[in-house]
Amino acid sequence: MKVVKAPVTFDIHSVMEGSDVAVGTKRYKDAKSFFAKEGDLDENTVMYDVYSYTKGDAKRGNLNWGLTVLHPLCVAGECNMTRGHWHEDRDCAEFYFGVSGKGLLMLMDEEGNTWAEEVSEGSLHHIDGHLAHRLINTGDEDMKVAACWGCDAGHDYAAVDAMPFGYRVMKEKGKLVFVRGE
Ligand SMILES: O=P(O)(O)OC[C@H]1O[C@](O)(CO)[C@@H](O)[C@@H]1O
Repeated sequence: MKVVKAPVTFDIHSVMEGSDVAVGTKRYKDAKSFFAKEGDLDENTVMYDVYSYTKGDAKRGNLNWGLTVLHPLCVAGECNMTRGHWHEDRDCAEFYFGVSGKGLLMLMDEEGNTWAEEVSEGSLHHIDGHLAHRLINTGDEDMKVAACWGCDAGHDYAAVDAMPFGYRVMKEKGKLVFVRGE
């Protein structure tokens, strides 16, 4: 039997590596529109990186594996977060797995009801396809979250623009404050 090395590695103390791994970087200039207020970060500050690994076409049955690394930053007091989205195909669910750091997985149903699950090392989260989802780093170190989702799920950002998440997560004097509304 032939035994070969795995094409991709994921050292939980580092990131995913391998020739098939793609990386997308979100900088402050591309992220500021989804925070409540403008902050004083340099436009090129890296807010988060998304590593992803997939095989085959974006068709039903194929899977993506991803790793999001959200840096411990605040924008005018608001904790750093991903843009957040529904899946274009609401029948596609997703798993998140807390790797390190701590934060929240904010979830919103199609009526706008918003709540959150605590994310920390070892936490496993099933995200129903009918829920919008956003990661928020509430800690003082990088928050790393692995994810697995269908290649054909797609990202629906327009629906979140039309109906934003019901809360914002702020840090005031080191304490978390949940602010209702946009
Ligand atoms: O595009 P957004 O909403 O910033 O989200 C990035 C997120 O998308 C995913 O790639 C897939 O849902 C996650 O791994 C990651 O946290």
